[in-house]
Amino acid sequence: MDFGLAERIEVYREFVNPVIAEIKTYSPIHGDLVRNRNVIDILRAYENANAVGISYITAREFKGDFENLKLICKETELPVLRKDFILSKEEIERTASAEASAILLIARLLGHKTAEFVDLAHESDLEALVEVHSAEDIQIVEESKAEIIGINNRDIMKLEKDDGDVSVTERLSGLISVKGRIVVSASGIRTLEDLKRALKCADAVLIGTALMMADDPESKLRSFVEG
Ligand SMILES: O=C(O)c1ccccc1NCC(=O)[C@H](O)[C@H](O)COP(=O)(O)O
Repeated sequence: MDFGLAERIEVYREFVNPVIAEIKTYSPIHGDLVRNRNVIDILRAYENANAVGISYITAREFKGDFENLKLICKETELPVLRKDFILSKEEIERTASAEASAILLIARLLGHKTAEFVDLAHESDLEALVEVHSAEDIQIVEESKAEIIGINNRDIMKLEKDDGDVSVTERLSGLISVKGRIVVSASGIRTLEDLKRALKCADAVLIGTALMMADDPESKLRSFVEG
């Protein structure tokens, strides 16, 4: 792989709508999202539709499987983001050993340790996507060297029992004062209209459920990327 996630987003956004496509096993609201499909077939659909990167959730609350993360990383040239509730240096190293490109770090969970965890990720050659959901989180991420700021439109502590609304991205993106960070709007993006609203104030979007629930994930993703 030549480029990392941040760099690919920078390049893609000149030409198409940059979408990080998530291979999501389970939704606390919708249940099983894989429906007996092969995750590599889903990966190929996302590659064919020009995803800017791939996201995979390993967290057990979302029925993730670390072996699938390893398989996805082995099978694709696209940058892969691991999403989980990371609380230790060991989990950062484990993510790097799976050959992921980027790791999710959650400002609200890590608090004042966020900057240290970003540095640990960089020492393991991982890009850090630090997730924010409030003005306090933005202060925390701005004190770190995270190259990517992920605005979660849902409150992750509610484990997707809330709907998620792009208005969160609209509100929080205006509070980011440091320059040179890539901003990703994540969660609750269901329609092209949601995506277009998000991309007015973010550089990329991350979509899971809407793609996984589609009968044809490749054409669904293409409709977002080219819309
Ligand atoms: O975002 C988090 O903090 C998180 C951490 C660990 C597991 C899952 C987490 N969030 C859920 C997601 O990542 C969503 O699946 C993703 O943003 C896509 O959202 P949607 O398009 O609404 O499925």
